[in-house]
Amino acid sequence: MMQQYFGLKAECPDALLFYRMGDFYELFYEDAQKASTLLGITLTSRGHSAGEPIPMAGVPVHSVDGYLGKLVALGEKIAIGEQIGDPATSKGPVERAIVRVLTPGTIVDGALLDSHQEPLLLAICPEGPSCGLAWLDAAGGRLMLREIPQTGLTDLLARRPVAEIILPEDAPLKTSLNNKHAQGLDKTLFQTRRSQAVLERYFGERLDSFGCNDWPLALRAAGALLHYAESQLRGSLAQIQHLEPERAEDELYLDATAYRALEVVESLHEQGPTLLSLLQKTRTPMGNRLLRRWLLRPLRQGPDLLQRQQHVSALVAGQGPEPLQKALQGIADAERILTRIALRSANPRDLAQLRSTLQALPALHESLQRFAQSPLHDYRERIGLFAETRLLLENAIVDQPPMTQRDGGYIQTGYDTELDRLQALSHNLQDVLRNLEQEERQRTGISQLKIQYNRVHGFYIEISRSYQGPIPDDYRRRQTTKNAERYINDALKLIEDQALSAESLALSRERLLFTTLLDALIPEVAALQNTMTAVAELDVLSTLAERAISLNWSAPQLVAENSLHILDGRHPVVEAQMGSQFVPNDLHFDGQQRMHLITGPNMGGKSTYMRQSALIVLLAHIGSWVPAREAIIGPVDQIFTRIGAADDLAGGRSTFMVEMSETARILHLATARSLVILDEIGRGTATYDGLAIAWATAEALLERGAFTLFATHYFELTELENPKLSNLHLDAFAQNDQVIFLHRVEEGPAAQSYGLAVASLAGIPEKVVSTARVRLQLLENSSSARPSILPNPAPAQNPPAQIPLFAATPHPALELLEQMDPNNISPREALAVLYQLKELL
Ligand SMILES: Nc1ncnc2c1ncn2[C@@H]1O[C@H](COP(=O)(O)OP(=O)(O)OP(=O)(O)O)[C@@H](O)[C@H]1O
Repeated sequence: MMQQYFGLKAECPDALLFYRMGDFYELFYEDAQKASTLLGITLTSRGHSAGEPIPMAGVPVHSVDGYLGKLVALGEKIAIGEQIGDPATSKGPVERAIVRVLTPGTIVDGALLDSHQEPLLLAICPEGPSCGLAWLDAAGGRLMLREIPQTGLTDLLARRPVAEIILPEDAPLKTSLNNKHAQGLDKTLFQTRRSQAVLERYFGERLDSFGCNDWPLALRAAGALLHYAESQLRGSLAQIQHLEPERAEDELYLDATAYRALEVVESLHEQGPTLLSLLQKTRTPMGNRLLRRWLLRPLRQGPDLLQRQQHVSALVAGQGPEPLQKALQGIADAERILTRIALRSANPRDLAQLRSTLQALPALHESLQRFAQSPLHDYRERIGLFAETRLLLENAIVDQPPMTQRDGGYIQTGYDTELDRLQALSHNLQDVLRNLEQEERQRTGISQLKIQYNRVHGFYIEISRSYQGPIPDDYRRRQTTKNAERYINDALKLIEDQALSAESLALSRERLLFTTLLDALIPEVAALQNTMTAVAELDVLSTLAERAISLNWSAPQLVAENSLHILDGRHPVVEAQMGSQFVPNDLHFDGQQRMHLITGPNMGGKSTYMRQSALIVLLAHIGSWVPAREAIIGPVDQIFTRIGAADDLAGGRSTFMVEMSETARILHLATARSLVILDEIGRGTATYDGLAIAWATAEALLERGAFTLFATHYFELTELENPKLSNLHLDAFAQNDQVIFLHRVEEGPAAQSYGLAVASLAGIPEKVVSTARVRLQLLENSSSARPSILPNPAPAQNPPAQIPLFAATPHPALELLEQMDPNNISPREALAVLYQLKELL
């Protein structure tokens, strides 16, 4: 047996080998040690080798999925070694083979995947300064291609994390990638000839129709990817029907930093709300995943985006999207079920879910009827009804089939006469046994006698211990229990043999019927997949329509001029939390107006205002309506953000370093069509360095012409003069030592900073705040001595850099001085006042 084990292990040395032993999967040697640590299962031993015990850990077959899921989530590769020979005819150990290898990037099993997860396998084919990329979503049946400069790889990986990466073993990139999921493969797999052969096998003539012939590196990556995935899944990836090239010029680009800062799919705080969580009202798992994909790959202006927007508008009109959403309700995760059907790994419950999905399609068709006048009506053509397939599944599969085929019971009675006959034989068994029981009781006179059956011991005649009389001669003891003896005799043995053979015949008959059923479904997979793609799109479109209505959004106008006008814009996520108290604000950019410098108190709403502008633009580019009274949006190519300070200690970069690299990226990449959001740049270093950097950055962006929102606490910047720049501020006022934030965006620079008031609001001890107040006054008094970095010296009429709220309130020492009258004071009192003044200072 160990020889056989080592043979299998040699086939996949880098995987944990789950070796089937009866009702268990067992792992040996290092695999056992590793699994025991990772899964928290007992490490024991089985047998000896060279006098040493062989370390072993095992898990029961019936609960293997939970363990596999855990290991795959930890990034482990697992090989399943199953018994494939017949134990009855085998000499020595039953023949075993590796039936599949599970890797984090190729999982398709329903039990191992959360419906919202979309693990990706990425193949990279680098050459010169470029690299070709191919991503596989094995469970969803999608293969995406792209070619990019190698320098863009890190950002792309941050934007779209992957579960597994393959690349040629000799690629220097492997080291620089420093990714624990990356593994080098035989470089010849990535050669044009080999990968071309794989692609032709999959797509034949159709290969030319996908529009990626100008991407030789991406095609090479795709060929290697399919080859690798086939070897893991031990079969052809019949679920892959086409290649999806992702053209950079079609998409609105946001880098990973922008996605994080804008909290699009992940919150900066654990469990915090995101744009995705606000939108997540989809009815199907497929729609849910597609919505996420749309958010992560917004489109630039063009026919596809326009069409999405028209669809959403059509759904908002009239009765709204509710009837359609209701019709989507019964639809299961059919996309993934179809993959399992294509790979022949579907289980009976998968087919029942496909059946209920097909049963829901006529109602969906019906609910599209009312859109006869709109382009949405095309979805009626894209969604097939598959009446025959539905009928087949209705006839073949029982209402509530078990998850696995192991114990049978999933094929409907009446579907196959031979199966019915075999099942009748085992079902009639109850009657046969009852009759035999009666006969035996009469024959032996033992009234307590019972005939029963269990899985382990088979059939038996049970006689309770309370019976003390003689046992018939033909009874042979089978088992002793606490309260009874169990026997068998020839008559019962005959029934057992017949029953067991009928049962096992019925089981194999069911298995055969199931396989035939899969055979009949496989040719339908491609058409069904197309239908499910359309269903997922409808789900997202109707969700966007529902959100537009419920959240009172409006349709953005996409225009060709380079401009951006937002009237009464709101931050969708902040508004959802605070409701009607949210103060809407306008934003205007056009040919003339390219940059707004935003000043105002801390907590005034600067970040919120800037983020909402970016989110509105992003939403418009997935086809959604937007949280504004009106929005007119010209072509945008990229959105950049430099918001907040985040250390990258693990990456060895300080707060300031992160801030500067992000700013550098923006300065390299932003164009006149980009939207740039800069929140307090330069803040992380010495005041004048920071101010100088902020100043130069603002000038560079003005020159570039990018639409820029630039929030700053450097009031000096408001003196920057440029016809393309205007100053905005967020308003606040002071009342009884309290700051009241109005959250309203006004023209011109802010007059006051209120920094100390906010510090006090935040709970900085009053003593510290009053020390700060005095220090501030000293600074301001000496501010005339500050070195000017401005090209022209600051004109005298400009306000001082910081006018604190409490500058108006005199210092307590001054108050005391004011109250005392020197003409009316004794020398002794004067001395006391002097001490008091000293104390107050
Ligand atoms: N338009 C608005 N209407 C209502 N409340 C708002 C609005 N904008 C912001 N707020 C509230 O004010 C808080 C602070 O806003 P924000 O973080 O945008 O301020 P800020 O000016 O960027 O502050 P800082 O300079 O300290 O970073 C938000 O958490 C939100 O609760």
